[in-house]
Amino acid sequence: MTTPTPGQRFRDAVANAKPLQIVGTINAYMALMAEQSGHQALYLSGAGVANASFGLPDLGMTSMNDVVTDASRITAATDLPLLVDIDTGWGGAFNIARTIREFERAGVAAVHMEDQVAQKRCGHRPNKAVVSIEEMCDRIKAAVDARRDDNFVIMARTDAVAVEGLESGIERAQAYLDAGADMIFAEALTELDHYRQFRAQVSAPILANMTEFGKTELFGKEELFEAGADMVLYPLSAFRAANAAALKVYETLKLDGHQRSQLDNMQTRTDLYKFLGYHDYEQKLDQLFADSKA
Ligand SMILES: C[C@](O)(C(=O)O)[C@H](CC(=O)O)C(=O)O
Ligand SMILES: [Mg+2]
Repeated sequence: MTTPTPGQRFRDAVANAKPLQIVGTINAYMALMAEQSGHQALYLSGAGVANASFGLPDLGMTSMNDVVTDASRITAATDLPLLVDIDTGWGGAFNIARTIREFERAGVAAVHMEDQVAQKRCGHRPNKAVVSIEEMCDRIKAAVDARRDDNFVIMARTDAVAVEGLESGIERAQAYLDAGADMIFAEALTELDHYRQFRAQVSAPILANMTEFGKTELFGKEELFEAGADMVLYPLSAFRAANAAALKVYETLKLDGHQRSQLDNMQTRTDLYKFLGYHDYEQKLDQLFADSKA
């Protein structure tokens, strides 16, 4: 039996979980924690790479190489299928083809590419602009044509609902599927019923983005599944929580001159090591060099 490719594993996870929760992991260590908490699929956020790795806003300032580097660190640390945010694909047809090959080579399972203009914005901010349906379909064709594994997932994200309305978003989703996309990311919907309408008119798996402090209410996974979402994304939830905890530590150190009040909010050394399998590594080292010590 051949081992399933990352893309196949992502497709299987979507088919088996009802719905599949896809959790954001800003780095390899977070991926280990998510995996060992029982999650079945991981996400690398474009905003996350910009914010966490570069201290930049999510405004299309990071490059393909920046994101593929962070993605490959995660795929090296875990076997879970990884969905990666490739923004607008970083250029024209040949750039997009290169993007797909690089992410496939990095062991990524799925990518989502959006229909915003190259000067993109966060999906939940005002003043977004989208390219024409035709231009987005060309992006998708270039991506699909470039993949080596037919199971590598090309997910089309439409930002059009916030710009042109629900009907346009659904029409675009249909066109993107006709152009070869495998799944649809319906961005920044404001009503649960909008997922129902996507579901009724779009015959492919649909992703709902439960990013916090955005345009979409934080619906539960059951109600989203009932409304027709096959995947639920939590792109930056753990990152936001970790940031708030870290800020508290910096402020406390400055104010109190010690961190004792913050210990309860910290992961212990024991827990840190647990997710790393630290002791297994240590034992291996002891075994390897037992002879030289004797
Ligand atoms: C999903 C997203 O594209 C991301 O980069 O994580 C963002 C999330 C966010 O900014 O909250 C988006 O929805 O545009
Ligand atoms: Mg993004």
